[in-house]
Amino acid sequence: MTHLSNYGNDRLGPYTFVHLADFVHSCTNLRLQTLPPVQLARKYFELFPEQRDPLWQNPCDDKRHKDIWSREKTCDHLPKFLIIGPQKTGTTALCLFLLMHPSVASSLPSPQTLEEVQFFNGNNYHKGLDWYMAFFPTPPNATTDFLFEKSASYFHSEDAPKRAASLVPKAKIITILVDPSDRAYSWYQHQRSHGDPAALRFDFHEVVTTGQQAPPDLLALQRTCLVPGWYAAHLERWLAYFAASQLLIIDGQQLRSSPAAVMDETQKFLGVTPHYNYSRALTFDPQKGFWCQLLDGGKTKCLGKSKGRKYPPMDSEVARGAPARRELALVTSRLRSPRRHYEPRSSRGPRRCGGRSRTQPYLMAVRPKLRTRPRDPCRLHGRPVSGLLRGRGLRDLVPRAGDLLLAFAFQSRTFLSSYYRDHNVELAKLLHRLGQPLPAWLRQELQKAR
Ligand SMILES: Nc1ncnc2c1ncn2[C@@H]1O[C@H](COP(=O)(O)OS(=O)(=O)O)[C@@H](OP(=O)(O)O)[C@H]1O
Repeated sequence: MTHLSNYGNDRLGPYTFVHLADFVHSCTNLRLQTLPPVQLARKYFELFPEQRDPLWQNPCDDKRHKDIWSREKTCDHLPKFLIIGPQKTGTTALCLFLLMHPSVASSLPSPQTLEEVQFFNGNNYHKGLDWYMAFFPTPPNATTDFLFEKSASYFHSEDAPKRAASLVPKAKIITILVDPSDRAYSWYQHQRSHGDPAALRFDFHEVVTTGQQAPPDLLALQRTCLVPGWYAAHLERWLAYFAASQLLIIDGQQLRSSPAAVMDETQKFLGVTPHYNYSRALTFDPQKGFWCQLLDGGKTKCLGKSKGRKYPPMDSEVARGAPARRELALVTSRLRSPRRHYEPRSSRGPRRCGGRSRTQPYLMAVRPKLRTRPRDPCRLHGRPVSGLLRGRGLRDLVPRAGDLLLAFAFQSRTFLSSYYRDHNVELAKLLHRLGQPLPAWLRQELQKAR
């Protein structure tokens, strides 16, 4: 029993096995029993459950395997580097830019897998090596050409690092990091536009803050919004299998604002030649609002609508649904008794937020508008707050109750900053250990943590 592919389709193994069994049967008193293959496999895995998960190795790493392998097969159909994600950090833009390089090619598109092969992280892994290798073209020059594969959910997968290290131990690994709160929000918007019922039913704030008693689809969405953002923990898992020198961490904000500089760094890291001049090949497209490929004739090739989506910023999301209304009512009640919640720091200085911590994010967000104690905190823009909140839907109230809705929305970012605080501190330590600079968003988050 072996978990390696039967590389040479050799029949010697089964032949030897059958004759060994015959020998044992005829020369001893042992009673041998067998079963049909599937039942036999089940029995085997009952006895050795730890072997249930295969771990594919590179056939070319062992001369004995290579020697018996079919001549048509080649290890050139394996990636030299992987873009592992996480999702919504700019991985597709990085692919587009890399593919402009004459010596770089990616896995082939397939109706089976849509955008990504997703081999190392899920059930596709059980389809085996031949299945995976079939996604890669034959490179014109296997020594200098670079094949790669991008599957953005590898980043947070428990299995992917171990599996990837077993098959392509020398591969380089590229990851992109953006503020995990923005990543979570972008993922939420992605799910909404893909019609995920939970993302359509619940607003972002509800998704990220909901407790364990929530319906399973909401919890599942919450997980996919939040868990990939535990950057340090996921990176440590990759670093357990790949050397730090094999890992490139790209600042997603920089990729977005100065892609040519990032591409120069990436080329250097990969060791790909010739050097490609991205400063000339990329241009900012004001309509798209992102950098795109500059084509002959001055036209641009940008990513499709699903990358760089148009949606309201997290701060201005309109509160929806009953829980949102309840929370908004809470803000209103806090505003009605300002003395309990606004304490003057000095007679002239700005007022500090007081009250219970639950109210703090709201009040902090409202504060810029309420720097001096409002004459009548129950009124906004001359209208009673309570009246604004009753009657018409919250959506209609945006222009009038703007302060409150702003306060409400700020709360998601405040919540996420505090949710990711420890993860971000760990990430800063990790980057420090690797001798890498801290991205601007991480510096800001660390300052908030002080
Ligand atoms: N040049 C360029 N063009 C378009 N989009 C760009 C670019 N650079 C970075 N980004 C950001 O990439 C976000 C999508 O990330 P991914 O490609 O990793 O998403 S996915 O996981 O593959 O779905 C996408 O997120 P959204 O803005 O939420 O759509 C963009 O913010």
